[in-house]
Formats: sequence, C-alpha cells, structure tokens
Amino acid sequence: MEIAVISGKGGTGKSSISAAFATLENHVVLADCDVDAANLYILFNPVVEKEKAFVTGQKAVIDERKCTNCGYCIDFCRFDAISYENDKVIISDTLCDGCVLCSRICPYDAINNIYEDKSRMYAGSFRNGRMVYGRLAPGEENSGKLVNMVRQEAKREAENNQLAVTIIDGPPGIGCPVISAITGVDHVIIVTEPSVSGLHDLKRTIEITSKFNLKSWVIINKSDINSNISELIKTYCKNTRIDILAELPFDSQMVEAMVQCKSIIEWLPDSTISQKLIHAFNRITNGS
Ligand SMILES: Nc1ncnc2c1ncn2[C@@H]1O[C@H](COP(=O)(O)OP(=O)(O)OP(=O)(O)O)[C@@H](O)[C@H]1O
Ligand code: SF4
Ligand code: SF4
Repeated sequence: MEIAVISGKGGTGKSSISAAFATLENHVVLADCDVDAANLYILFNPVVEKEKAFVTGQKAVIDERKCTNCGYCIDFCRFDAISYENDKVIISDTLCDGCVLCSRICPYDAINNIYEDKSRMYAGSFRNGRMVYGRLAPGEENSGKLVNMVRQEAKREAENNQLAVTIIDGPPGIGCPVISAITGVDHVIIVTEPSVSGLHDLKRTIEITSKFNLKSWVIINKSDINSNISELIKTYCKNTRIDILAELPFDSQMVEAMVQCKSIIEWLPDSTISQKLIHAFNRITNGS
C-alpha cells in the first residue's frame, strides 16, 4: 500500500506527519520525495547503502584555452547566461538552461556541454525499515524525474524486503514533482492548515487528486489557530466529498519532537496528536 502525504502549501506539517506515520509500524518503506528540500534524512539519520547519481540536463562550459573573449555568443543566449566579467566572457551556472546553442555558434569551438550529475538518490535502512530519498542539487532541474527515480527504488525496496506499507513524503505545490509523487498511489493524504493560503492551496490540490481519481483524505493540522477557516475547510471537503481524516491541534511539542530528532509518535506516544494519528493510520490501513 502506497500512501502519499502532500500539502499544496509548504510548512503545513506534511513532513512531521509523514515521520509520525513512518514510525507507527516497524516495517515500512519511507520515500522522501520532497527532493528540492529533503529533510527526513536529518530526522532519521539512515544508514545509506546505495547512492546513485541523477543526471539532469546539460550546462555550457567555456574552454578558456580556446575562447578569444570576442563576445559573439553573448547576444545569442536567450537566458542572459553569458556576460563579461573583468573583460572575460563567463557563463552563469544557474542561468544557463542547457539549450546548447552557444556551443554551436562559437566560431572557435570554445564551448563544451557537460551533463549535470550532482543530484543524488540514496537508499538504506532507518530505525523503522527502509528509507529512500532524493536530493536535487542547487540550480538543477527535472525534480519530477528524480521523484520518479525515488519511487521506483522505493517499490524495489518494498518488494525485496516484503514491506507492505510505503509512506511517501511528497513535495509542496501542485506541479510536476507532486504529480510524480502521487501517480498510482493507493491513498493521498492532503495536509492543510486553517490559513487563507492553506485553504486556497487545498482547493488546488483537491482539483489535482480528483483529476487523477485518487482516494484522498484531508488532515487539518494546527486546526485551532483559526476556527473560521477551519469551518470553511470542512465545508469545502464536505462539498467535494473528501473525508477529514484528522484534526490536529497546535502543539509546540511537535516542534520539540523535531528538535529531539524524533517523530511525535516516538517523542510523546500518548499525546492527543499521536493518538489521533494512530487512529487516522488505522482508518486507512485497516479500513477501520
Ligand atoms: N500541530 C503542530 N503544532 C505546532 N507546530 C507544528 C505542528 N505541526 C507541525 N509543526 C511545525 O511546523 C513546522 C513545519 O512542519 P513540517 O516541516 O512538518 O512542514 P512541511 O509541510 O513538511 O514543510 P515543507 O513544505 O517545508 O516540507 C515545523 O517546525 C513543525 O515542527
Ligand atoms: S563566441 Fe566563443 S570565443 Fe567568442 S566569447 Fe563566446 S565562447 Fe569565447
Ligand atoms: S547553453 Fe543556451 S542557455 Fe546555456 S549559455 Fe549557452 S545559449 Fe545560454
């Protein structure tokens, strides 16, 4: 069973809730698909057994031995990645889109295209099973493909180790990486919070999961910080026939758990939030 935890809006508590679910059972696969800002490896400190490079696009690099600094290539770059710096022509790593045009037009054959391979996928063990995560290097692209790579590896881990449940910590937003994280999963849990942007992004996220016909649930985290918006969220969920899986109160112990590098289940198993999350998880996995 693959359970994806997503949020639309960032910072709603998606990773804290994924971590809690991942520590409820002793044998799970945890896939951190928030590859732009993976953080569960910091919490769980997994023992990495496998590291694989993720090759994204290409970047243009000037061969200084051949370049005459004529500046001819500058006007051709539609991404303004080529410029003069101290009378030398340089290419910005972060602005270059890898379109390879400059290497074709340089009269001195002074530009090479190199493949970007700084992003990584890691797999290994953590205290409650197996863990897979991806880290996209700064300025690199195609995070949706890296999410896909993490998911494929998580499926292999589940099969090889006969682990029945995979928890996917998805990326925020509603773009391509999110779609990669939720495609084909059995359940999607959308974590929201009662704020104007929380409600707005919840609506956009529900639109996506409905289009993909995915079984979706909503967790209202920090539900007591604004009772009016909490009510609006509940009404919206009712109208769109999405079940509210849990309403979790604001509790600074959630922050303290993270500071202690623990999930709330490990830190305070008897707390209201832990008990509600246990109940929510059972509802999904046992249908109870
Ligand atoms: N119920 C809660 N009460 C108080 N603080 C909370 C609660 N849930 C989460 N937090 C805190 O809110 C912050 C954001 O939580 P978290 O990192 O889990 O969110 P996220 O949605 O995964 O963020 P991102 O979009 O950056 O991945 C953390 O400091 C976390 O400890
Ligand atoms: S066109 Fe070629 S030689 Fe001229 S500045 Fe650009 S890279 Fe250098
Ligand atoms: S590869 Fe394309 S984007 Fe990159 S510097 Fe050359 S022309 Fe600009």
